[in-house]
Amino acid sequence: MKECIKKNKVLLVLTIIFSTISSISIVGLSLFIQETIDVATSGNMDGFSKILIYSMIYGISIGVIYSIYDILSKVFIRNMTKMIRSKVFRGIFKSNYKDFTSINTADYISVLTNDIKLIEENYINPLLQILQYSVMFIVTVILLIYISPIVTVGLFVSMLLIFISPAIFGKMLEKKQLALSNRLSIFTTKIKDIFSGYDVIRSYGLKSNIIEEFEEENDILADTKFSADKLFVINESISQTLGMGTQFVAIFLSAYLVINGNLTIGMLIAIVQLSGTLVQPVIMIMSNVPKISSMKPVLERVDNFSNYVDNGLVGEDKPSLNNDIEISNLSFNYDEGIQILKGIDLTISKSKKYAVLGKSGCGKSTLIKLLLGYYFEFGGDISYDGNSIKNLDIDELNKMISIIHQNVYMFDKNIEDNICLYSKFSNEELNDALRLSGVDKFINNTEEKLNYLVGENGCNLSGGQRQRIAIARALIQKTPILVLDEGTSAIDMQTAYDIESKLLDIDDLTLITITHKSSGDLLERYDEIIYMEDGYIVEKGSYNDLVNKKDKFYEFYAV
Ligand SMILES: Nc1ncnc2c1ncn2[C@@H]1O[C@H](COP(=O)(O)OP(=O)(O)OP(=O)(O)O)[C@@H](O)[C@H]1O
Repeated sequence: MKECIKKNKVLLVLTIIFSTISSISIVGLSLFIQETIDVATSGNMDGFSKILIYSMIYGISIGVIYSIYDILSKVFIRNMTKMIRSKVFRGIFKSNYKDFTSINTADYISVLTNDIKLIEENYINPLLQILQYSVMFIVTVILLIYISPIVTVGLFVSMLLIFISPAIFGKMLEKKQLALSNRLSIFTTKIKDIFSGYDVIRSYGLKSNIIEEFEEENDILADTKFSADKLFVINESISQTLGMGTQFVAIFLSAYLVINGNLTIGMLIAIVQLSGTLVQPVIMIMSNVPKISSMKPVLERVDNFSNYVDNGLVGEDKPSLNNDIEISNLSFNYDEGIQILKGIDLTISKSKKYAVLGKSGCGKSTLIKLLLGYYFEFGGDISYDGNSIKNLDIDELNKMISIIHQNVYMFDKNIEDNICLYSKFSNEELNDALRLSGVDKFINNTEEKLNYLVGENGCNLSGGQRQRIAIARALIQKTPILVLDEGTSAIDMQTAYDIESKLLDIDDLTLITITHKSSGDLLERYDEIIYMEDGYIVEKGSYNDLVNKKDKFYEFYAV
């Protein structure tokens, strides 16, 4: 936050300057009022004409200055919110895989939308108002002392009461604001979950349950917001009431001094006017201070996202695969959970083909995630060409490995964009990827071909078509390593067979396939079958060797 303010300091200074001028001008109005009334009561027609013209010029000037201040403050708010949002977003994207996935994505959405709105309403706006009203307060005090020091003292004494309210409500407001921010986050999570599960909701007839659940959450959110608003209103009402009391003191004290002949009628009117520009700033400041301090936890949350520090794998060496990936005595568990991988030893040699098989949950995908550097708290080591993964730049490593998952994410763009992903490729490269992945088989069914819009997360495509696009997306990058994590599971047997077969034909590709359904003649073409059970590699070797051995893999595969 401080950094954002620093970067906008010129704009902030300009905003403060115009805010100061407009505050002084507003307070200065009381002098014109005093002069007009004194001129009127003395019957001075000449003076009246002059003051009329000056007042008009003064009024127009105040209007212009206030508009400039208003625009500058809006530009400041725009720059600040844009910068904070950008810092949060970049911070989120700096996260390592483990940290990123440990937070619900709805929380990210909430911080980028709800929390930024809260900051605008309850931090930046009040801060600007405090600056503006502080100037107004100081100028008013100077003028009041100039007109009547006695009334000034009276006003200050009666104003002391106004400070009671924020002292009482400050902490309570802080708690309410945090509760609101948390509730907004929960609400966003809920809605995101509901919309993501739309298919399940429809097919299981859950609409009424979901509406009920939504209404419950909606009620809680509305009540939490109302509860915070209520406290703000109480705080403001108390301050306003006490402020009115102060203005009464100003009127009666000045009236008393007029009767005694110590003040003119013009001065009385000016004091009444000034008591407004004295009390109003105090009330505004007093009601804004709790708003600002109540934002402390929200600002901390935003700062935590913005200033994310990666405590995972932060090596800087550029990875390579000229020889092999060496996995030695690798063990791993998620958080405090049970051991998922138990002393894995494995060598993956450049350009060779590996098929990983094993019962569901035995740790196949976890092994791949560790190879990709997604998690860092593991036992043993993984090295690429002899360099430990702990020394490697993980972003660079990820660029070296393409992975095709069972569930493919599609951007809401056309097929070509989903394959090329922000890069340019030649027609030849694109056609090769289309052919190898089998995308060419279905794009001709539509008029738009590669321009066909896939819809939100590929909803205009079948599961198999999405997977073929994912395969084309991976192949076009020509990364030296390709991981197929059940990446053809939704494709018909023949097409899946053809794709896997074509991948096995690419000589310089290191291929790791996690599979449940590859046929024997495909498995025969892999250099090594890795069979896992309960976090261990229990058998590895060529398909024929393992089948002939008639042991664990054979039993698993025969079933
Ligand atoms: N992020 C996670 N946090 C906690 N536990 C996890 C996480 N991901 C996976 N697991 C657990 O780790 C174990 C191994 O999961 P993994 O996905 O590696 O299995 P798999 O062999 O690939 O299974 P499948 O063939 O069903 O895809 C499972 O018990 C799973 O519940």
